Amino acid sequence: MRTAYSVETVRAAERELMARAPEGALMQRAAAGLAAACADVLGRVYGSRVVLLVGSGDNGGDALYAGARLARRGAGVRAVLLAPGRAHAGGLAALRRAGGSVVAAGGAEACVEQADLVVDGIVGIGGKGGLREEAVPLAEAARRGRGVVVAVDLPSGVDADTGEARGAAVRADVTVTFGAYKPGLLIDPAREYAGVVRFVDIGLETGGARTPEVEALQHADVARLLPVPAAESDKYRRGVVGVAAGSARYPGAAVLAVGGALRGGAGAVRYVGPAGGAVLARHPETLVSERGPARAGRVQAWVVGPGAGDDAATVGEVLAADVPVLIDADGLRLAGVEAVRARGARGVPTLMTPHAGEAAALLGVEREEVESGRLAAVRELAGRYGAAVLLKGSTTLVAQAGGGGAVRVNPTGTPWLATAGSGDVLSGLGGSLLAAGLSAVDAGSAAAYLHGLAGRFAAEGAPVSAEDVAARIPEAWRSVVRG
Ligand SMILES: NC(=O)C1=CN([C@@H]2O[C@H](COP(=O)(O)OP(=O)(O)OC[C@H]3O[C@@H](n4cnc5c(N)ncnc54)[C@H](OP(=O)(O)O)[C@@H]3O)[C@@H](O)[C@H]2O)[C@@H](O)CC1
Ligand SMILES: [K+]
Repeated sequence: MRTAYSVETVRAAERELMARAPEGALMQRAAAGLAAACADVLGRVYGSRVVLLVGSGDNGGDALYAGARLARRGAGVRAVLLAPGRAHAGGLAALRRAGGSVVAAGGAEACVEQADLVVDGIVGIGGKGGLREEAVPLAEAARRGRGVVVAVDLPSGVDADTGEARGAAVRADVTVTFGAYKPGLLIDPAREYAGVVRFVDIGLETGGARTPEVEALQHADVARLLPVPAAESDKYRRGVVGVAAGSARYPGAAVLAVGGALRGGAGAVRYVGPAGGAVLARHPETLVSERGPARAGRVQAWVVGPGAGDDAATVGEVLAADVPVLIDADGLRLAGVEAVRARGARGVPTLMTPHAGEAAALLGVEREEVESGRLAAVRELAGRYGAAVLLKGSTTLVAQAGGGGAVRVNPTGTPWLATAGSGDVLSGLGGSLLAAGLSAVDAGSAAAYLHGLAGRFAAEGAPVSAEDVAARIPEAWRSVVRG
């Protein structure tokens, strides 16, 4: 599990460690790790041109000490001080002793553009808001320039805690982060600014009683969650997932949701709805029922909503059932807050799976607001509905019912997954995992992980269809289980 902690938690852990460690030790550990990462990126340090963008805080201090280390190895290092009177004094002295120099911020763009390496030490976890005016031309020069951009701790201008990037921010190729991941390094839009994230251990203790703000499952975590059929399992013991989806107008949504469900580990898939013919033609193993959800026969979980149009009665019937339910697409619009909350009060899990537009409609805000503040939006929805919520996107988030605790972020997504019907496949897959007995958060995050991986396998740099993604789920599953 990869965990990310809020700035407040990182600061608390930092204070604890500082009380025990020798003065300045943490910054030296950070600078050593940063310099090593920069050397890796450069390949050859001797003779390289390095420019440091240095702000007023310790983030700039890290950059200056790392710059001193590179200068001692023969790099030509120049520091651009954005707040000349307030740059880290010890770091600046170390850089000068090592032969580095200082250039004025005004007119430093050309120097930034020509550097082999630009180190962004403008601001770190002490930052508020986007880049300030004086830093913007330098960030732009770094982006235009020929060199690699390495951000110190996080790209300057993004919000460490929320993943928001409301103003201008540095676009890094690599971010070297210290002590703990910050949520902004894992959640879009900020994550996109971070590039490849490298972690440097400085001895910070974040485990124990400290709750991560965000956590990302890795292969081994997902492998532990996936159901394994026992020798005596029959199809009913492995769980039956019901899919109430599709309409005369949108039969395809039903076909795709059933396709996802068939590959999610449930023993059987029961389909109810007007698209039975289309479902059977594509997936003859489906148990198709002519009756509504309440009379279709036993299931261990329901998926409701993909392509459902305005069929509120079916959604109502499914929500009344005392088994886990995954609500997607049209179902989200048709499921009343009270009906969903009542399920929570009865102790039955519900997982809602909106994309940003659907989440915005449910929250009564603009889509952009959800997209720019994804963490807050997913927590808010999970709080309002008392249900687990999976917010789809390039960094899919899963919040537990109520919205508290650590939010899961999915690390396997690919932009190619933003294709018609891909969400229907995900809903079927998630429902199948619910039927197999996973909790709502585990089913949602394992489904997102497998779906993202399947999308990557299917895409390999080219566009994919939702069917392609569904077809590669078994390969994703094998890859996870085999590690
Ligand atoms: N955690 C750890 O264990 C360790 C942490 N370490 C390092 O320390 C970093 C945190 O250092 P920090 O606390 O000095 O804050 P930091 O981010 O440098 O900026 C502070 C100053 O910037 C300013 N400012 C604010 N917003 C701004 C903006 N948008 N654009 C421009 N400037 C802005 C604001 O000053 P103001 O001008 O508002 O008075 C504020 O005082 C951390 O990220 C890591 O790199 C490591 O050394 C090892 C151990
Ligand atoms: K930075």
